[in-house]
Amino acid sequence: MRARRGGRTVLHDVRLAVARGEVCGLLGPNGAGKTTTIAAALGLLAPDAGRARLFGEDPLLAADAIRARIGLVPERDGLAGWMAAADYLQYWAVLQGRSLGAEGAFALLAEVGLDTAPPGMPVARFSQGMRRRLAVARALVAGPELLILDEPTNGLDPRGRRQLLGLLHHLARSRGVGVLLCTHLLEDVARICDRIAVLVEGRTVAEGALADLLGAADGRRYRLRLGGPVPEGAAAGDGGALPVRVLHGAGEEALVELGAGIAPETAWRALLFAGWPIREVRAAGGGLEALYLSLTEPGGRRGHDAPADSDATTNVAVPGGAAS
Ligand SMILES: Nc1ncnc2c1ncn2[C@@H]1O[C@H](COP(=O)(O)OP(=O)(O)OP(=O)(O)O)[C@@H](O)[C@H]1O
Repeated sequence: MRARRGGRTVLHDVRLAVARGEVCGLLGPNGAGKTTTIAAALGLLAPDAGRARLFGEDPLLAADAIRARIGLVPERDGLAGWMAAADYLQYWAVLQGRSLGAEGAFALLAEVGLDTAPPGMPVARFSQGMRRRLAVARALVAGPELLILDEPTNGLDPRGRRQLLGLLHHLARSRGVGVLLCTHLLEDVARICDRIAVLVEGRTVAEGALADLLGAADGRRYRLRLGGPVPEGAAAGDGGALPVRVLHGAGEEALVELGAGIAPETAWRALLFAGWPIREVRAAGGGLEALYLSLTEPGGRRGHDAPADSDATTNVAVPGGAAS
């Protein structure tokens, strides 16, 4: 979909799919359009072109029905600090036009690991980790099919983060709920996401199974430096008839992944034949951080950034006479 905010287009081409039972990470630099994407998915913003589909419906036309099937965990939790957790969940259920009962509230608290907290303790005395779990429990009150979480592990210590991520993964698998995790924390993504979508300046530059996108683990991902722009039609994710999948192409650099069973030399010859002005081929290092940096910094210039742990690259010879 495409959408405008403040008089300018902020979502140009966003593609994102979350299936039941899977955890999908929505990644991208500040201002990339993650929050706007979610607003459009919830029917809070009308796209100018294309459309969002949730559960097969248009959120603009069926906003109430769709929101009833979604549990949202915003970055700022807005919990009622003066209430005990079980009372708060029941109160929240009433606001949603539902009835939860004390038993239902305790069952939810147990599901998110808050059943050991003293029953009458006001939420204001909860730790950050406990608050986040309660916010997840609140999102579960309506029995959602999709959970959307905005930076849920911000401010948590390593153990709290680990526990919350474990909970989200468990909810996806045990309840079959789809989980959309908006985050900047690649470690979190690597730990629990099945799929990722990376947004850059309002465009999805990569979307797919994490394992596929990290194909470099078996030496299949390469960074190409070109003597001109990436040829037309070689859009991200669509290599067409080429022997590679173009993960990212911008300016004079492209990140490609070899097709199954294709030898690198064969791929480079085919690309040269297709008019790609290849100057240099480098084996891209593995790891999510390397992938993220490649996708979000098109020119590959990192200024004075610290090097990514797994971003080692190796020069590879371009086949006979190609690197002119
Ligand atoms: N209400 C608004 N009016 C004008 N511009 C807006 C509005 N909301 C968002 N934008 C702009 O839209 C772009 C995308 O913003 P958005 O908040 O969706 O990004 P984000 O990826 O969620 O960023 P962050 O990671 O910093 O939260 C930004 O350039 C932002 O300045």
